[in-house]
Amino acid sequence: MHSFQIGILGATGAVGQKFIRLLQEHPWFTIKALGASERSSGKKYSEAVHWIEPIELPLEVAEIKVDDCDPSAFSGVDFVFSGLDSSVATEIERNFAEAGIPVISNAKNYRMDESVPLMIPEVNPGHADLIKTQTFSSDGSGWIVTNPNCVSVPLAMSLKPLQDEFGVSSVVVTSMQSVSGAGYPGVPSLDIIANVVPFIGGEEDKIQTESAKLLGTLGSGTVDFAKMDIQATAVRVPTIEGHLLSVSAGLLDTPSTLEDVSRAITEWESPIADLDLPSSPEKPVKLYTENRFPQPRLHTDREGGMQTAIGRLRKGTVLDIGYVTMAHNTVRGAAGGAILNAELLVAKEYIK
Ligand SMILES: NC(=O)C1=CN([C@@H]2O[C@H](COP(=O)(O)OP(=O)(O)OC[C@H]3O[C@@H](n4cnc5c(N)ncnc54)[C@H](OP(=O)(O)O)[C@@H]3O)[C@@H](O)[C@H]2O)C=CC1
Ligand SMILES: N[C@@H](CC(=O)OP(=O)(O)O)C(=O)O
Repeated sequence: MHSFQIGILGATGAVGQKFIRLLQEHPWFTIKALGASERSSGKKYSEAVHWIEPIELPLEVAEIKVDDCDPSAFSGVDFVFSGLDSSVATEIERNFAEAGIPVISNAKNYRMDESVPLMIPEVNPGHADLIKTQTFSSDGSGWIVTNPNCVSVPLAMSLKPLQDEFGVSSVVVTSMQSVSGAGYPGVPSLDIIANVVPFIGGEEDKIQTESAKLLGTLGSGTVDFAKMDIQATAVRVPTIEGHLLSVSAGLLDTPSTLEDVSRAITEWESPIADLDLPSSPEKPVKLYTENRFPQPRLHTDREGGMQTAIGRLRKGTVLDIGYVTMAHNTVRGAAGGAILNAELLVAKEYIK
């Protein structure tokens, strides 16, 4: 039985709160320390946080005193999760890694760093070995692992079975991103109610580069990015949870029938299936055949928000195939993805 004491950086934010909710009754990880800005430090968590999760704030967490995000306040934890604002994550996460405290981060800052794994356990678990190339701490005890942007997650998860079976040459994707992706209080209500905003700053670049890294292969100490052209358009829509993507993909080996593509998706086996990780969905990718599925309101919470949905699979007219895909942005695309990364790193004995 594994047992680890953990800390959360950015614990008062929208993602920090999701970490707290998902870690309630986690069989391996117990919350011991919480960090946030100087606005919150010194206060009890219940006084510092504007709680937005639809469950009672857990009593044992409510009483924890929030600290500055300084490694000295986190001695004794085995590792930290980070849901830090990106304006401060670079320095704080580096300080923790340099102090010998592993950081499992949800922030974008280190995702494209050559030595940092950008990981979805079902897509590229082997990239964890990049940890060995990191030099944050002299004895290798401190390192950083990241999870991707909340759109890159369903995109890479849905492309993986296609890449394995046919190879993927090109992708055109348009995201329909829920408002929770912008955190709290997020997008002004007058911008988003009964409206659509066709721009999310910095998002398209992240989707394009992160997906190529996720689907790349680990060569000798670095990741060779997948050679596929990806064009993304990021759009904010008035849903609450769940980012839905419209995808068109060009394949290297043209499948003879659409059934071949369906089969590649439904018969795809996750490389971590046999590890039985606590947050691992039984079925990481589900293909819906009903034309009106998947929908954010109906399907984002499936398998605890950890399942990626695919639907509307059809033959393409410009590229080979078209489909939609969707994942829970603050669970699979944020805190839940980071927790699954941590579980994989326990299984691989990077955390012990
Ligand atoms: N929302 C989402 O769906 C997703 C978010 N992300 C990423 O996760 C991170 C957090 O996002 P989100 O939770 O929405 O953001 P929030 O703004 O809700 O929370 C930010 C957190 O960072 C803390 N913080 C801010 N400044 C400092 C500082 N100077 N020192 C220490 N802590 C500080 C805040 O503490 P305090 O309360 O004290 O100000 C708060 O805990 C971001 O990097 C975001 O890009 C990633 C994927 C999805
Ligand atoms: N930009 C995403 C959320 C986010 O914070 O992404 P990232 O982790 O890549 O910064 C959204 O608005 O839906």
